[in-house]
This record gives sequence, C-alpha cells and structure tokens, in this order.
Amino acid sequence: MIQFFNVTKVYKGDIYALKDITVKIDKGEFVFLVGPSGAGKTTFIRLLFREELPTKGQILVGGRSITRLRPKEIPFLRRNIGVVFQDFRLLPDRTVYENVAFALQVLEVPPKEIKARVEEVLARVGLSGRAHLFPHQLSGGEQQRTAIARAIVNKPRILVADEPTGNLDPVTSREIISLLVDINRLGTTVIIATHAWDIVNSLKKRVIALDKGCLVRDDREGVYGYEA
Ligand SMILES: Nc1ncnc2c1ncn2[C@@H]1O[C@H](COP(=O)(O)OP(=O)(O)OP(=O)(O)O)[C@@H](O)[C@H]1O
Repeated sequence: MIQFFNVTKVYKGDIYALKDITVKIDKGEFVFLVGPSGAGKTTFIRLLFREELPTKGQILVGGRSITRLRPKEIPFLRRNIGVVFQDFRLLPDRTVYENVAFALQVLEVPPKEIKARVEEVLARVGLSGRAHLFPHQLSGGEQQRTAIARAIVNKPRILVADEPTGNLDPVTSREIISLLVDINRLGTTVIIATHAWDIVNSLKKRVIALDKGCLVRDDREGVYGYEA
C-alpha cells in the first residue's frame, strides 16, 4: 500500500534528510518510526502526504505514484491520509465539534451526514461530552483526541502521526497511543513517528529506525533501540 523506492531527500544547503530509503508498508500495518533528532522522521511523513517531493526515487501510495500527481490530484491523495501533529493544530476559535466538522465541510459533505459522522467519531475518541468546548478549554490529551477525530472523520485508509505525544504527560501519552492502536485494529494503516521509547518497547509493533537519513533497522516486533 505504501512503497518507497530508493527515496532521497536533499534540502537546500546540501542537507541529506533521507538517503536511498526503500521500504514497504502493507495495508493495515501499525508502524513506529523512530530515530534521534534530525534522523529524517518528519521528512518521511511529509513526503508521504506530499508536503514535500523527493529529490530522487519513487513513492507509491495505493499503487499510484504520488510524486507524479498533478496539483489538482493532491487533494485526492490527502483524503486517504489523515495527519496528526505534536502541536494539535486545532482552530482556536472553533469548538471541538466545529473543528472536526470543518474537515467534512471542505469536502462538501451534506450537513445532515456531517452531524452523524462527527457525533460518531467524537464518541469513538471519547469526547462526546466535550463537543461544545473550545481548544483552550481542553486538556492536552483532549486536544489531541480532537485532532485525531478530525484526522479520521473522513475514514482515511492511512493515519500518520508526527510525535503525537510530544506535548503530553506519560499517562496521557499512553492513552493516545492506545487510541491509535484501536483505530489500527479497525483496519486503518497507522504510522507514528515518536521519541516515546517506553511506549514503543511495550507494544512490540513494527519499528522502522532511521539515523542520519538512513534506514538502519526494520523489525517486525521491534524495540526503540536506545534511550532518547
Ligand atoms: N525545510 C528544511 N530545510 C532544510 N533542512 C531541513 C528542512 N526540514 C528538515 N531539514 C533537515 O533535515 C534533517 C532531517 O530532519 P527531520 O525533521 O526530518 O528529522 P526528525 O527525525 O523528524 O527530527 P526530530 O525528531 O527532531 O523531529 C535535519 O538535518 C533537518 O535539519
């Protein structure tokens, strides 16, 4: 479902963020992407939803080359990929409900359907009673749950998260990762870039390790490998 073929990304200033990465992630997998700061994790994720283009190599998502998409085809790729960030990126002047609904409004989903789908997804992330609150009235964990609800409300086939627990305490971090595991159990491919070594070590999921832009490890039931 996701394939990187000899992908290299060089940023301005001759910075090799990724070097010759070849990797395949199947439909329905749960993958941790680990590695020290600057290893290339964020770059990997940005390439995946075509926020950046590779300097060399090819990336396929669902059998299609995403490096060759025309600009007007990019929204179709992004409909299949939900993205969650460390800093939540919620709209501060909209409620939980409105933040999630907005993702469907831009796709011109009919209002009646929006209401049903937002209510369903908020129940799924455990926020039914918090729908009317604004982001500043929520805990960090609740803000991240809102961001996850927004990312999955359109039922994407892939969910990527870039350090989703980076701003959260250890207990809340575990809850958020559990939620992502639940989402994966229902069939969504989940890819998480993280420094949370204790969580990675306890879950025994696939671990892809990057270091200085190189893929240095790919283990089926992996561990973090070193302390952050
Ligand atoms: N837009 C950019 N322009 C120039 N260099 C960049 C850019 N984005 C990332 N880099 C560089 O590419 C390398 C990989 O960065 P990346 O953010 O992908 O690493 P990371 O593993 O996500 O790090 P962290 O764990 O600190 O978030 C680093 O050397 C970084 O400084």
